[in-house]
Amino acid sequence: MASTRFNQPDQRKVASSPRPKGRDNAKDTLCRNVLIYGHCRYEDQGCAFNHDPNKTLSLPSDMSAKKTLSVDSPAFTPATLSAPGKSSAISSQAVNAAPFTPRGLASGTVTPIPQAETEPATFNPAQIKEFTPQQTYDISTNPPANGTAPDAQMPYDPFSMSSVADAMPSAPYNPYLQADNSAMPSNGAAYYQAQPSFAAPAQPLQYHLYAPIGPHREDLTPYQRTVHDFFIPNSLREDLQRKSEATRQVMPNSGLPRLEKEKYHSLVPLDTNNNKSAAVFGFPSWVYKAQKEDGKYYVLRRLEGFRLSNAGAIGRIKEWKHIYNGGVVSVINSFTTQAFGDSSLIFVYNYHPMSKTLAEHHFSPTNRYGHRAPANEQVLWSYIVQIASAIKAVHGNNLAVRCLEASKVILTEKNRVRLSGCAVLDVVQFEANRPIHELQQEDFLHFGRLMLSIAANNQHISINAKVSIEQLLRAYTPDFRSAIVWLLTPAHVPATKNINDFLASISSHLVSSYDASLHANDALNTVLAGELENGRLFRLVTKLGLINERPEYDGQEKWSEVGERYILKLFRDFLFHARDPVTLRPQVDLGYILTHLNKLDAGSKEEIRLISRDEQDCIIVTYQELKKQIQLAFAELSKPATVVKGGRY
Ligand SMILES: Nc1ncnc2c1ncn2[C@@H]1O[C@H](COP(=O)(O)OP(=O)(O)OP(=O)(O)O)[C@@H](O)[C@H]1O
Repeated sequence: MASTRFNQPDQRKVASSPRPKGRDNAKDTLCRNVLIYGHCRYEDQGCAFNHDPNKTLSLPSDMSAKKTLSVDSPAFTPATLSAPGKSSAISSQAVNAAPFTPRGLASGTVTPIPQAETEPATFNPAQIKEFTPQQTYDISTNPPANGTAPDAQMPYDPFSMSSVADAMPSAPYNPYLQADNSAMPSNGAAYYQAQPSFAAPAQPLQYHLYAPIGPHREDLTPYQRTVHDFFIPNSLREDLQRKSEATRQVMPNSGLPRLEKEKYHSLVPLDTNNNKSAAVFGFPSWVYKAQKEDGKYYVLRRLEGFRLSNAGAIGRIKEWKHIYNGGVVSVINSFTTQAFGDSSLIFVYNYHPMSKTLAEHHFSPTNRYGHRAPANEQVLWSYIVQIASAIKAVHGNNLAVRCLEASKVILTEKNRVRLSGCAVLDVVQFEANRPIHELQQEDFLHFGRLMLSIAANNQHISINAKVSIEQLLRAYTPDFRSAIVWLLTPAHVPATKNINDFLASISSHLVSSYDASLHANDALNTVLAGELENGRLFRLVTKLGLINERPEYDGQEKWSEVGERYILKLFRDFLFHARDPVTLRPQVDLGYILTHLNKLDAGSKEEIRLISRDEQDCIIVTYQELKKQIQLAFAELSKPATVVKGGRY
């Protein structure tokens, strides 16, 4: 079995010793390292200076040359502290020792140690550094004294944290310090100043990991983590897929026209019943999903048999276009058309796939006795908050909703309601020209009746003296009852009711509703973060798929199997064709595949062993090298075609 090792360069360089520059008497000059530290680490590595202090220094006889710096050492008694007139214990020869200039350092960057000319040197060991050749720093033997890293360019390997952790600066990277260098810790100042650009993070972000972002359930033990944790929850996925399917649904033989002038086509009816009542708008209405030529989907509400007598009526749409609220289905446009074989008025709205009206949701029988359980009060509060917010937006624009009916409020997601059918009555009843404040006061009444009908589980509820609201709502809290009573009680003219007063009175429910929506947002963000990782791995698998098993490329018969691409073929087998070592069954563990793909995407320096199918080749390679090969092979595939004789490559 042939074993190959990819990219195993030994990064370490052999430590070199300082060389005296142009000094013939180097051998007679005591090495400054010996003088300061008592020994020189480069003595056996070619340091040309003298390492025997007895040769040059008149040291006391009991002082060993190997003895390290101590307070008793006369060599290290600061001269400034010595009594005037007393001579230094260090010989003048030692003071004149040649200064060490590290090889390779630019002269401008080194502070030269001043040579003593006439006066005895003021010797301060703290000012003099031991000579250290560049790029030979050994972290194990030379721990950084001031918390600085020896080599700021040292690559960071997220998969070998233990070995690299030691090499990281003792002051950890703090992203909050990026903007403000003045906040840097003083002990690490030298290290940070040495960085070419502090704007760049000190270490690569670990993009390859599934970061557990978002709210977590603490009651799950580790073994309960499943493959599903990596993907979008089934219920949400199904919901989104159904919506996507509904959006793309077409009805080839529906017989519905194409609105050439307005550029709408592929109409699909959304009405679930054929009994068209004119109760709400005064005209039978139909709802269709349609696609515009811009590729987007809209809803067309058609009022059958409507004749526009006042051209200004459609102009009311303009004001509705300004309403931008989460509780209102946006009004896009309005026009008349003869395309349906009659004179129809069309309103265009945003399309919310798979919606249901509140009437469909709350008043269609569900159990086998034809009954439906009464609505939960929390759900009703959620509706109240959303509809009140929508009304505030509408009233704030000097408009009125006018059609707050259970069949004209749609549920677009769980407990998420929007007012549909806005603007219709403004156009249809344009000539009635009713005062806006009157219509707004009616909105409160319609709102109250809508909530009461859902709470009492009766779509056609009528309020009469015989049955009080208190009785109807006895299953609900006093808070809820008083909110409904407030909405249903007409204001005594000239006093008027105001949506802001209503919102103030339900403030505690606004807060709960807001909190619930924050939680929902957090949950969706968590899902989104997971999908981000999946998208990344999908791109990687796509590249592998494009390279592996490609029969021919660029005139090469087995392009995908020769050269460096051979290891990609072996990696594909390692990833997808692995077998359980005991049972020899195929390894179908998604966790295994995700782990290796993530390491590959991160370009980890961890090594893996790839074995060919015939077991004749065994290659030890890092994920980093594999990643490089994928990038190279993919770049080769993506290069522009070159035209050759008789064909095109
Ligand atoms: N903007 C919209 N996006 C998606 N679907 C919508 C939209 N507006 C209405 N719908 C859907 O269209 C269908 C028909 O709506 P419509 O308002 O006609 O209700 P309806 O129950 O048929 O009322 P009516 O009896 O008054 O016609 C409903 O299922 C509703 O959910």
